[in-house]
Amino acid sequence: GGDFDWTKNEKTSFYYGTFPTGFSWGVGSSAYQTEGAWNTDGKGMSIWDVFAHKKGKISSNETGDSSCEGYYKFKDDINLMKEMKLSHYRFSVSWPRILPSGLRSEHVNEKGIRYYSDLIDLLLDSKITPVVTLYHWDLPQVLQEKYGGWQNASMVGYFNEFANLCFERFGNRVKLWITFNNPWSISVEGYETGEHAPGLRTRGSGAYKAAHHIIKAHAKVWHTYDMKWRSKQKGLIGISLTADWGEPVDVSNQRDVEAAERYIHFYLGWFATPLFHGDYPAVMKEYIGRKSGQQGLGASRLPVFSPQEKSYVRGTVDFLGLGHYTTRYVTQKNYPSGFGDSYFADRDLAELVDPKWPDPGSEWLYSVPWGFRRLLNFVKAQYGNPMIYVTENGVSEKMLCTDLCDDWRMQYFREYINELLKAVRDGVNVKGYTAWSLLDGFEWDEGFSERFGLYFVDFRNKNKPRFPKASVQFYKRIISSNGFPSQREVESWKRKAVETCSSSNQLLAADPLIGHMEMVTEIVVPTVCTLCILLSAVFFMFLLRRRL
Ligand SMILES: CCCCCCCCCCCCC/C=C/[C@@H](O)[C@H](CO[C@@H]1O[C@H](CO)[C@@H](O)[C@H](O)[C@H]1O)NC(=O)CCCCCCCCCCCCCCCCC
Repeated sequence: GGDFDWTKNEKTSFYYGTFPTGFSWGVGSSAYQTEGAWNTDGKGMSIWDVFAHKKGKISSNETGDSSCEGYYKFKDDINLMKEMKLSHYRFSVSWPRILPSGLRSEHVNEKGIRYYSDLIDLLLDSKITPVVTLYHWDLPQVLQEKYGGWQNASMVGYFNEFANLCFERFGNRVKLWITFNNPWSISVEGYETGEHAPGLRTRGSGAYKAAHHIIKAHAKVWHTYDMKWRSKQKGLIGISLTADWGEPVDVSNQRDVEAAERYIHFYLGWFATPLFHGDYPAVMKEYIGRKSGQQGLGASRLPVFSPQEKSYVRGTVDFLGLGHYTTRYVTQKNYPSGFGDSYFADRDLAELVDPKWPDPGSEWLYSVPWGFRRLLNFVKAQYGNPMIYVTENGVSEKMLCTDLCDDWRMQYFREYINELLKAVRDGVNVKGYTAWSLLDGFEWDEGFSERFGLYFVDFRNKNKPRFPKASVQFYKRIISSNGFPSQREVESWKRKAVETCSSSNQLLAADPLIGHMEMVTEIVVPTVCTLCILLSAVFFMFLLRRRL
């Protein structure tokens, strides 16, 4: 971990203070999760359109076909952002919406281009900076069928063509570009566990291959921008890497410290180390190489960068986008070579959680604010204090939870953003923060069963109305104060936010469908959210059994 100090385990109290002037506050979304309009105006199919339509892949067999109807409602959504006084909005471009077959040479869908162009124009008119992700998981299906998607090196060139088209059409107005969102999930969930599109289970090798092509594709796009567009457009190109923090179970035990370091290198370092230092983390090369040998393979399952490739990928991040949600305790655990090929077994570690950590929504997401500051300081130490934008941070509740007074989210934001402030005071070079997400959306394999939005979306109503949760007011106050000015003020925020959410709750309850839902659950348990917690416990046990 560079000069990262593993023993400096600060879990200090709340810090009152503000962020540097000009700190950027935003919210995020992605195309497949919110746009809907899956087969409208000439859009081609993406791997998520096809995957979600296969029975048994998504919770309750839901799809993102209409989702929040963001394609039609972007003007309303920008009004919500204006009210929050946001400085930036992070969204993604659906590749098949503008290139239906994936290839520029075949057909450019001008209606798709127009949609993003209008969205960008309206954001700029509203003084909101667009932060554009080029790939948030929705590969054109044709490229999956013809070439095997990210398993195939040809994706590097196709992605570059798509990115180049985006620079050509939008680059006069967009100055912050993110090539890939969370390549860890693309690789591991798409090609190792198969829980995400394209749903492949090529254990122990497919994820490494996909990641290798993604890293090269990112670097190629960075070079394209650098050579062709930068001098005219003066923008920046980054990548958004999501990583949990890994804390040693016992910091005085060297094996635990090394296991935690491996956890982070197999998560963040897998992508960040090549892009900052030109090669995979030494520990990945060592562990995967050794295990591949023990499995009788002639070469490591981890691909190798040639010397030319190393210098080509090194230094290709103008800023690092960092997504962060949660933390694990980590300890050493040996997986015998007979266990079989597996990304998870390659790491030789076990993940643990503290049952006292709050866990309001998604099974994998525990609220552990201090891990955020430690991750940020690790990045500073390991990668030479790069410019960072936090591109995702947030928490969910279960679908059935219709309580708009989302105390758990206000608590999460209050504490995580405070840890971010402490990291900025530690000297970590963070320029902006993006709350995930603006709206409840399609949560990938979980369908609509988990809600990450600041705004509640009533998915049962075909107009998909949005209702503010209390956290909208709370986040708004953090933004207008640029942090946490004083104890007296901050302590009043939650109370004030809760005052407004009771009236939103009444509006929502007036919706006949939601009103009915609340009545039913209230007969069974005292409050809707108690049911949510019980359901999540049952679901968690089911998942654990399924995984064992
Ligand atoms: C041989 C040993 C086997 C060990 C197996 C361990 C398996 C662990 C699997 C851990 C999965 C963690 C997945 C987390 C992913 C997130 O980092 C990722 C973040 O991306 C962003 O997420 C937003 C919110 O979801 C999303 O809206 C946004 O678009 C996206 O950019 N999120 C995802 O990829 C979304 C899907 C996650 C679904 C994961 C379901 C796995 C459920 C397993 C839960 C059990 C874990 C309990 C931990 C207990 C540890 C002791």
